[in-house]
Amino acid sequence: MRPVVLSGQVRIDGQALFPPIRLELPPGQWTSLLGPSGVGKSTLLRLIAGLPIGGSLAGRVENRPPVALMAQDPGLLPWLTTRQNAALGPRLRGQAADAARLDSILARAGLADHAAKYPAALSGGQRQRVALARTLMEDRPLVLLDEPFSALDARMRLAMQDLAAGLLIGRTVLMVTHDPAEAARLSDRICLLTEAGLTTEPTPAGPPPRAPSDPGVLACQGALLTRLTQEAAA
Ligand SMILES: Nc1ncnc2c1ncn2[C@@H]1O[C@H](COP(=O)(O)OP(=O)(O)OP(=O)(O)O)[C@@H](O)[C@H]1O
Repeated sequence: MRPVVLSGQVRIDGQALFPPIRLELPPGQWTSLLGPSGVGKSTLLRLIAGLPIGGSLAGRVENRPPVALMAQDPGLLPWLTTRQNAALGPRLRGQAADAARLDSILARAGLADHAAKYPAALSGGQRQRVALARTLMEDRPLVLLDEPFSALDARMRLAMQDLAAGLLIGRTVLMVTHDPAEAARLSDRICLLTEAGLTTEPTPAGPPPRAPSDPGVLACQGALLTRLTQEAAA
């Protein structure tokens, strides 16, 4: 498998968001993308997913396989239950969902007791977990996650990170996050996007998911925070 590559420059209202970049997603690896709010991270995700953006890309996306995208907004259909929303992909394709896989993912996402509820009866964190379950049900080679754990409490966040890491082994993953600890725990590769361009940052040793208290994870988290605050001050 060849890496998915996005190269070029994004313009919105005629203004470049950042200098020309080359974002390469090594196959089967988890890449995390950090950077200040509004720099263009979600826009890159949409471009890689092949979706329209508010501006234009002077460049191209190469080697895009079938993709599953979990956007920032859970985007649940209000007239479907948790179980039906999680199985939306197969439903839209006119296929039967793998019931055993669906039950297992819902249980591991802590949603078994909420399977028959509609989105209006769920908390924000529960809705985010339904969106995660729907993405994990898709079983695609390329998985794009936009702040997938942002609405979760600390314990649930770790559990959902472990669930995603386990189910996405062997997939090519790009996760946008504002949480350096999350990036340090989960990533094979960490990229930082700023108005100055794209850089690759050091990653802790050992395979993800790493323990949150792992000294390498803590050091990486600290280094990323320093980089992010330096960039903010620049
Ligand atoms: N549909 C659109 N039309 C016009 N401008 C847009 C559109 N979508 C995004 N933008 C602008 O493009 C820039 C990048 O937005 P984007 O959502 O990619 O940033 P981000 O890095 O993901 O931010 P955050 O971390 O806050 O989610 C922002 O200035 C935003 O206002």
